[in-house]
Amino acid sequence: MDLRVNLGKDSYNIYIQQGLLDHLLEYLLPLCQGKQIMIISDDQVFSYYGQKIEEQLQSHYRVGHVILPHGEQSKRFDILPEIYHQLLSFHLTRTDAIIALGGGVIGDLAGFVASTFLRGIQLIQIPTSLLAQVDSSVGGKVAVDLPEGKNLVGAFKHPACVFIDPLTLKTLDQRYINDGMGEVIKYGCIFDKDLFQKLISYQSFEDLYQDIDEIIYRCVDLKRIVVEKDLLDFGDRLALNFGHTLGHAIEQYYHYETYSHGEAVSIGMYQLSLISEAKGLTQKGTANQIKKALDLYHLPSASHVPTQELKKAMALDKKNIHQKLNFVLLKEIGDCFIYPSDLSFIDESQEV
Ligand SMILES: NC(=O)c1ccc[n+]([C@@H]2O[C@H](COP(=O)([O-])OP(=O)(O)OC[C@H]3O[C@@H](n4cnc5c(N)ncnc54)[C@H](O)[C@@H]3O)[C@@H](O)[C@H]2O)c1
Ligand SMILES: O=C(O)C(=O)C[C@@H](O)[C@H](O)[C@H](O)COP(=O)(O)O
Ligand SMILES: [Zn+2]
Repeated sequence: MDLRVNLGKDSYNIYIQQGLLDHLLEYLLPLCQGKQIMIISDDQVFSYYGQKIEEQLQSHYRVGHVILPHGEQSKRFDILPEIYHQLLSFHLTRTDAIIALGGGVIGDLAGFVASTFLRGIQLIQIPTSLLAQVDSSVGGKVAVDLPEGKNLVGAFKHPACVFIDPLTLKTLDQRYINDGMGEVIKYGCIFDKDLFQKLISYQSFEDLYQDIDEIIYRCVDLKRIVVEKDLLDFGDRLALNFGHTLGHAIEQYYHYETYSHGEAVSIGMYQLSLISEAKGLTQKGTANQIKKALDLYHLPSASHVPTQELKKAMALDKKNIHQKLNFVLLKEIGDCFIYPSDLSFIDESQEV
């Protein structure tokens, strides 16, 4: 199953295929015309897939790797100099390429490195977590976190290609399957009621796996459509941030250690929908439907943080323009809208 993201000279293909990692070279050779490739990965992912990929590439390229500790702590701004240092020691040049091999943390971080190193070098995304396959590897947002907030330093860097091999999900921990389902549920909530209904109809994870290629394809295609319309995130694309205003603030509040991204977004989607239902902006019963889906995938719906503790981080949200935060709300499942409001939209006496 292939898709093409149409962005003029920045257009790229997305390949979704079980077993794709076993024959990457045939796709890479016409794309990567330089002599060297640097793989950026984390220790866990590299231990599963690093050797397989390096061995293929070594027949045509000089190959190096930068391996980081797994987890969100590696997506830190202050980790960057050490990575640039390793790229320079390897003598990576502007005609070479970086491969981001891993989950969303590696995709965002390696993408940011590729957008800045020598003013930008070619980037290939090989997402290995469900979250990265359904969301983060596509659309070109790359970033690192600051102590003050998530993704506050970043860029738009389009990959030359995205290679999605759903077989990699076989080695992914159940917690991160659930985490990725947080973003899948998001796509159902904002754009696709049928997808949402399907997600709550699965009787087991085995059933879900039967359809996983199709689910990945659907999410990526929905993302492609909004990214093509509103690449720079001032209009339709804002919808992809449903649940993220609260979610990012919760991640930051816990120093990026307690909740994974998909878990924090899950809390954000449910809590925000409760608030907007109470204000009559969202059809009654919507938050309950979201909770049903979250429960099914063992995702949290509350973090018990007082909202006043979250407001500092929320004020730094990138959707905040002239003191108006563009909240993404649901009319009902499958239908969303942007609601400009200041932070008083969220009552200070509340916990989320
Ligand atoms: N750029 C975007 O559009 C976008 C979209 C959504 C999320 N994100 C970002 O993505 C990040 C979260 O990504 P994530 O949930 O993938 O986290 P992650 O990259 O930390 O991966 C989760 C865990 O799974 C492990 N892992 C990944 N693939 C594996 C595999 N195939 N087998 C075994 N282990 C594997 C990793 O080592 C890690 O421990 C957050 O920083 C979030 O902000 C970005
Ligand atoms: O691609 C987008 O646009 C998204 O909003 C996708 C989100 O799932 C993702 O978490 C993104 O990184 C959030 O973007 P940010 O602009 O709020 O940092
Ligand atoms: Zn997200």
